[in-house]
Order: sequence, then C-alpha cells, then structure tokens
Amino acid sequence: MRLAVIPGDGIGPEVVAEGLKVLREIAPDIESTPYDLGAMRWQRTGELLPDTVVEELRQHDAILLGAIGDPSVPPGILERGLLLRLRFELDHHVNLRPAKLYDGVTSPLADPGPIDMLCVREGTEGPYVGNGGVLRKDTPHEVATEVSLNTAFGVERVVRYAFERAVARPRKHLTLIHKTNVLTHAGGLWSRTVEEVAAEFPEVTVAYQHVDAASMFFITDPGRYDVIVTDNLFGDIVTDIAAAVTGGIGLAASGNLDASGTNPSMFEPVHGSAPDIAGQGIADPTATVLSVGLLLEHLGRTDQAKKVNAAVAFDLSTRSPQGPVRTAEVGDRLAALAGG
Ligand SMILES: NC(=O)c1ccc[n+]([C@@H]2O[C@H](COP(=O)([O-])OP(=O)(O)OC[C@H]3O[C@@H](n4cnc5c(N)ncnc54)[C@H](O)[C@@H]3O)[C@@H](O)[C@H]2O)c1
Ligand SMILES: CC(C)[C@H](C(=O)O)[C@@H](O)C(=O)O
Ligand SMILES: [Mg+2]
Repeated sequence: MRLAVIPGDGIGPEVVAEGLKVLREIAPDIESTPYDLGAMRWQRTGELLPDTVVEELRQHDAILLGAIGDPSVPPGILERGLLLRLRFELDHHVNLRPAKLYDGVTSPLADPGPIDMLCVREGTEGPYVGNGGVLRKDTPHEVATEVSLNTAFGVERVVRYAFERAVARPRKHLTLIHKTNVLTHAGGLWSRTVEEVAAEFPEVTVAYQHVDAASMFFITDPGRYDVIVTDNLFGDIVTDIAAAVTGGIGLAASGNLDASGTNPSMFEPVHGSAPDIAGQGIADPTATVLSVGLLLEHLGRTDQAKKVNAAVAFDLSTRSPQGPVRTAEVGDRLAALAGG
C-alpha cells in the first residue's frame, strides 16, 4: 500500500505528523511518501501542482492531506490551483463528511441529544467549477458571475452513493438539502434525481429541506439527520455547522472519494490551515486521525479503522476539561491507544 502525504500549510504539517504517528502504529506496512506542495513551494518556485506530480499521485493507493491556504498568498491561488485541482483531476465526486457527537465532547448546544450524521457533499461540480468571469473589472460597472454547474451524470452518481450509504445505516434516512425554491434549474435536477433513485431504495425514507431552514435545524434539532446529500457549496457550509455542533472543527474528518475506484481518494480534516494558531502546537489533530480512520476504511482495512475510531472515542471520553490541546500529546495518546 502506498500513501502520498501532502502536509501543506499552517497547521497542516502539525496535524499530519500526528495522523502518521497513529497510522504507523497500526498499519506499519503502509509506505508513505511526502509531497512538498503549498504556499512555501509556490513562494519559492512559482509552482502549485506540476502535472508530473499529479501523475505521481495517481500511482498511490490514497492521499493524506493536512490543509492548504496561507494569508501571504492571494485568496484562491492555493485553494483553486492546488486543493480543488486535486479534487477535480482525481474525480473526487463524493466529499464524505461524518459528524458525530462523541461521548464526553461538549457541544455548544444546551441539549444536543445524539448526533450522528453523514454528509455526502458533491465534490466536483456546483459553483466550484470556475464557470464565470468578470467584465469591466475595477470599474463601477463591474459584473462578476460564478455559475453553478450541475450535470445529470454528476448529480446521479453522488445521489446514488448517498442512498447506498443510507440503506446500510440503521436509520435508513436521507435528506436532500438544496434551495429548490430559488435555484430552480439546479434544484429541479437534484430533486428529480433523488426521486428517481429513491424508487430503487424503498427502505430509505427521504426528506427535503431548503438550505436556510436546514442551517437552522443543524442548531435546533441536529439529531434529525442521518445521511445528507447536497451540492458542493451547500455541503461546504453545512459541514462546518455540523462540525461546530459536534465539538468543533478540530474533530471533523473528511474523505474526497473517487467512488469508482479509478483514482486514489484523498483524506483530510475539514478544517483549514488555521493561520491564527499555526506553529503553536495547539491544533487538535483528532480530525486528521479520524480522517486516517476513513482512509483505512476506504482501503478495506476495517479492523484497523475500528481501532482508530475506538482510540479517538476513548480519548474524547476521558479528555477533561475540554479546552486547548497540545497537538503532539493528543497524537501520542491516540497512537498508544490505537496500537495497544
Ligand atoms: N481543506 C483545506 O485545506 C482547507 C479547508 C478550509 C480552509 N482552508 C484554507 O485555510 C485558510 C484559513 O481558513 P479559515 O480560517 O477560514 O478556516 P480554518 O479551518 O483554517 O480556521 C477556522 C478556525 O478554526 C480553528 N481551527 C481550525 N482547525 C483547528 C484545529 N485542528 N484545532 C483547533 N482549532 C482549529 C482556527 O484556529 C480558526 O480559528 C484559508 O486559506 C482557507 O482557504 C483550507
Ligand atoms: C479551502 C476550500 C477550497 C475548501 C472547500 O471549500 O471545499 C474548504 O473550505 C473545505 O471545506 O475543504
Ligand atoms: Mg470548508
């Protein structure tokens, strides 16, 4: 098994080091190769993601990424030219983001109840594709467009994936989140697709919410969600809300999957490079460790994935009080728990 590792920027290298500590403990046979990509390489060489590197990455079984983004680089250069390019080139159409409230974790909600949801965010379409442009730039008449792209092919495959995940879960419930009352073109395609695929999954109950109402329910009644399917931008936003109500962005894991298995999938914490805390050794590496769990699960190493998740669950149940963490200490504890 060959793993490509992209530590990236800010807290990326700090949390990835801990993720690898855990991985080495339970899967020492996985050979990892680091890739120097991110702000520093761009500043040094002007390179974001050479084509030769994309081809090398394709030769791996999976990719682990820390975070991309740096305040010294204009917004979008690294995010679009590196992170999104990787997701698009490797056809990561499923952006899988579980959000679970673990025992012992404090939610900002007074009475959250059990929360255990799986967000299936579309990963290669929507307003992320760069479809648009600027006319009359820097004039009072500037016009900027960012057109959301939704294809029957792209929507169907991610909706089908979400149903497959829903039918395998105890509650068998799926919620489509969109804005069909306003975005009628894209919304129509998403609703019709969900309706059509639902016919093949009679055991799955289906709900729909507009994204504004859903954002409210994430706070007032998050327990209602089981599997969620949504577009790229709505999914980006609601998964940060889901992370917040389940103990914070430091615990939120994700997988960017090419569900067809053609290209390596990429696993990363939901959070970014957190420039405000980078270099202080206080970033929570738990999201990265849980992303390593998703990676192992994806590679079919279910027992190893279970060990990672059990280590995290135990550690969270004993962390008290919930407060600032020391990155390396959490990694040491999780590695010891997972390995023991
Ligand atoms: N997948 C990615 O690589 C990714 C994801 C999100 C944002 N970004 C990029 O990261 C940069 C910063 O973005 P942002 O500030 O909006 O989001 P962010 O997720 O980096 O930070 C938001 C807040 O959460 C805190 N935080 C994040 N991760 C944490 C952790 N592991 N432990 C404790 N606290 C944590 C930060 O300190 C900050 O206060 C931007 O350049 C953005 O584009 C990258
Ligand atoms: C950095 C950015 C491109 C990215 C996204 O919007 O997908 C991030 O916010 C995420 O959630 O992984
Ligand atoms: Mg995001």
